[in-house]
Amino acid sequence: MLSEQDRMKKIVGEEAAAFVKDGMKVGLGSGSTVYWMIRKLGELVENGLKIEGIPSSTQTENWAHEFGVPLTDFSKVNKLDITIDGADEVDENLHMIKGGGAALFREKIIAQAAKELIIIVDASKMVTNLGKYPLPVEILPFAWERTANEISKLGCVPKLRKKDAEILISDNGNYILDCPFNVITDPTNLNEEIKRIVGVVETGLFIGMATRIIVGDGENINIVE
Ligand SMILES: O=C[C@H](O)[C@H](O)[C@H](O)COP(=O)(O)O
Repeated sequence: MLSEQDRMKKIVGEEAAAFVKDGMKVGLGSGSTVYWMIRKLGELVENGLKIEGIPSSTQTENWAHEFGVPLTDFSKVNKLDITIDGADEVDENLHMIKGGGAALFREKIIAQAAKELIIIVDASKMVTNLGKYPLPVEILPFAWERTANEISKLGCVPKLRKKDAEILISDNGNYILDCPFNVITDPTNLNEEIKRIVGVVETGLFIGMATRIIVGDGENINIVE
């Protein structure tokens, strides 16, 4: 029996899979909502849909193998037709915070490579201002304390992400800082300021990238464009 939130994730995940058409190259995002989308794509592939995906995390790669979604990579493909991904927060301008699952760097690459970026969320993630969710920032392990200190000057106390008491290492061999800004009034500027700091690999702010948000809200699905 699925919880109400998981039921919503399943509904929006399956809805998004319907945007994937024969012959498409598909960016596969990461996270528990994307899981349902990949599962559905697996069913569609079994019924004859011909697609190739590029995964944004080892977890997603494993799910693609599990559900039979064929994969490719950027040595063979330069442009993606569509990328489908989850998010941690989405504001009214469709700017987003992502990276709750530490996959933000590869997610940003498949987002930028895609003609269309569809985001699947439940209604609780739609916000007026970004920032309640601590902003994930991927940084190099070298001098991470200094990098964290530089980010703190922008108005937060960064926390090094850990998993089971060990420092979490991203799929790219880097660290993740969770940066609680509380309210981000100018996400475009904040993104640029953080990216100027040497040691920062990428931020979880996705500015002006999403083209369509599929929002699950109770019995309804709303599409925001
Ligand atoms: O790094 C992880 C990603 O940005 C996820 O897409 C995001 O955290 C949303 O994940 P979920 O669907 O599990 O809430």
